[in-house]
Amino acid sequence: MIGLVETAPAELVQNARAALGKRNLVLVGLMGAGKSAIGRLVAQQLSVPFIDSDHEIERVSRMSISDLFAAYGEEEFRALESRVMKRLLKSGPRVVSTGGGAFINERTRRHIKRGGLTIWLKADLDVLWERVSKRDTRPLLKTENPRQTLENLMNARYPIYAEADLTVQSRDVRKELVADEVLAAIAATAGNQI
Ligand SMILES: Nc1ncnc2c1ncn2[C@@H]1O[C@H](COP(=O)(O)OP(=O)(O)O)[C@@H](O)[C@H]1O
Ligand SMILES: O=C(O)C1=C[C@@H](OP(=O)(O)O)[C@@H](O)[C@H](O)C1
Ligand SMILES: [Mg+2]
Repeated sequence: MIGLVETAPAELVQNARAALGKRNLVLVGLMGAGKSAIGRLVAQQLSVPFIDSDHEIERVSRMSISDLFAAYGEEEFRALESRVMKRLLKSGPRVVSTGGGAFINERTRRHIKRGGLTIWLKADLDVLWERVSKRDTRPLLKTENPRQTLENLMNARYPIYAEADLTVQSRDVRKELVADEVLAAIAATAGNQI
């Protein structure tokens, strides 16, 4: 089956698509949780546009996230992220994967909560560390002890990610399985207020 995109059961996709309606789906969570990877898969399954806010920030600024942090600092990055997020969430349905700090910033969190159904991809430290340690594209982890930094971020941020409408556990299983669980979580909102 190598090279083929695995498709979720048609009924699951239909139910999730109907439950989403015109809303955006916004993925939040810590670095390495799989927001970018799972968001892309979910958008493919739902046949709605996929946008990764970090990619959009890189496109409009013509700079990498690392270069933006280095040149302007985190505060400026957060201001840009907030503006981009507000614009991206103006119309739906879309799947929007955010950068890990977006939902933590109060102003950006307001845009996100207004702009769509939020889902927290939650993962434990070992899973996150295994994934993020393979790449050096994340400026916040350029510290003396990046694993400890990640753990500190977990402690500070998890209570805020918990404000998301839905939570799905991201773990060491096939991405398609986690994507199906996201679809099931969306489908389960049918008829709810969220
Ligand atoms: N089951 C899985 N779910 C999500 N990501 C996974 C999984 N297995 C491996 N990965 C990989 O983990 C890495 C980090 O994921 P990414 O989507 O960039 O996370 P985030 O956007 O939340 O920082 C990617 O290279 C992704 O392909
Ligand atoms: O957690 C954070 O504050 C950040 C997460 C990154 O995105 P990912 O969560 O997609 O890695 C990126 O936006 C930037 O490096 C800051
Ligand atoms: Mg990402």
